[in-house]
Amino acid sequence: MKVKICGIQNTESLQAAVEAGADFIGFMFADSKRRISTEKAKLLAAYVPTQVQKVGVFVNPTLKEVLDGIQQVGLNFVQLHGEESPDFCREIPVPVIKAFSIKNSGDIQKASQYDVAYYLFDSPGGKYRGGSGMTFDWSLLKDVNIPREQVILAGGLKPDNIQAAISEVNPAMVDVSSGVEIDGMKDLEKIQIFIQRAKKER
Ligand SMILES: O=C(O)c1ccccc1N[C@@H]1O[C@H](COP(=O)(O)O)[C@@H](O)[C@H]1O
Repeated sequence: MKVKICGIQNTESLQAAVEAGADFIGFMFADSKRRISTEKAKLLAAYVPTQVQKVGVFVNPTLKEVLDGIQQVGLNFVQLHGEESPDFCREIPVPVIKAFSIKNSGDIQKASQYDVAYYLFDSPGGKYRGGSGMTFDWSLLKDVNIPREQVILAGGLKPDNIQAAISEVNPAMVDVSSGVEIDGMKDLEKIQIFIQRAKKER
């Protein structure tokens, strides 16, 4: 099971994620309480070992913003949480993770219009376009027509529900932000427990 820890803002949480075995780490460039500047992401990126993939998370960015992130931070993946089109995704020169907000089964069908590296299924956003800490009805994913090797489950995952989530959905990767935080700050112990439980499951 691959694990992505998203919304990394400092070296302590980055180190905790890497040491606990995170496969992907995410930097928020979109409007979010976890947003960091390109300069800050560049500084943090210097501490990321090569086997850990650096993901830049955006919402309806311009192509220039994405290309700047790739060039300056050395992003390995770009994660898109807005209404980015299939054509826009094809223009991005690194593998794309396209996020889909799942309210009903129709939302899942939208994924088949895209040809991307990973399909991330998330809850409908709250104030922002993700990172709400809310789960959605995982049973909606039972009819998903995407190879499981390309499925990422996100939205409200936490140490207490990660094992149930994996056994119901069987994704290739799980992605978490809020569920490993206390009072809006990444909690090093929660990161460790989350990764340990996710990796034990499969
Ligand atoms: O984390 C954010 O603040 C955020 C803001 C805008 C778009 C995406 C965001 N994060 C992504 O949202 C999901 C779920 O997060 P959570 O675990 O429910 O907090 C995840 O993919 C984050 O990468």
